[in-house]
Amino acid sequence: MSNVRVKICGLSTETTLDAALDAGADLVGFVHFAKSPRHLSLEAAGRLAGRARGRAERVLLLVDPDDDLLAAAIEAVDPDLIQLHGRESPERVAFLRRHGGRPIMKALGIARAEDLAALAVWSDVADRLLLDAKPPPGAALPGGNGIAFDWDLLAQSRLPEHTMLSGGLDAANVAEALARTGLSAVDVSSGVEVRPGEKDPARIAAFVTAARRQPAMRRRG
Ligand SMILES: O=C(O)c1ccccc1NCC(=O)[C@H](O)[C@H](O)COP(=O)(O)O
Repeated sequence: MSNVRVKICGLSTETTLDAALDAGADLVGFVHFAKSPRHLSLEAAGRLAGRARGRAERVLLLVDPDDDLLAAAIEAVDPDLIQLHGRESPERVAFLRRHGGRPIMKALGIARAEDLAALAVWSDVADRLLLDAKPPPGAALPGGNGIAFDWDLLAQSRLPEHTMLSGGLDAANVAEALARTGLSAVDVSSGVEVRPGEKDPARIAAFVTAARRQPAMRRRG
């Protein structure tokens, strides 16, 4: 049995949430960011999170939340984990973790080897790290753009435990991504969609199967 952990992000319907849960996803993600095609109101995210309770870790994705939004989001959604996908500083991440009382997964944009230099700082303030491609110039979204970064940047680096790989993954490339990075946790959004915001149950199942087809030996994650 493979030990690869899989997160399906940007779920927005009961049907696709159930597809992720039935496929055995370890984490399911709900996006609360108005500019996103995957945006859910806190009420809708709360309904889906309730449906997933006990079956997977429920992740609420926020972008640069203020204190009031964090409090309202935790109250309405009761997530197991908050994913911060904005420009939050390490100090802000530490503050939100302390005040929210929930574990934090901090998303970091990676484009060059230098971007990995600060990982130790981030791992001191966040419970988990998510490595993603930097958004292209002018992109409307800070994540969920379906773009991969150069996985070989990670091959020689020491990565904190609980580091998850994301950015441009799909059923066709996830095996190679896992092998080249040595990580054992992956996150996908665009790669299991038919169009932005519309997840496909068959692609979700295929992604989970492809990620788990890997041998169990992993470096970390
Ligand atoms: O999905 C969004 O619309 C989104 C909006 C704002 C911030 C982050 C967002 N998504 C993050 C993710 O879905 C993933 O964690 C990651 O970026 C991988 O996405 P993809 O390359 O589409 O698989």
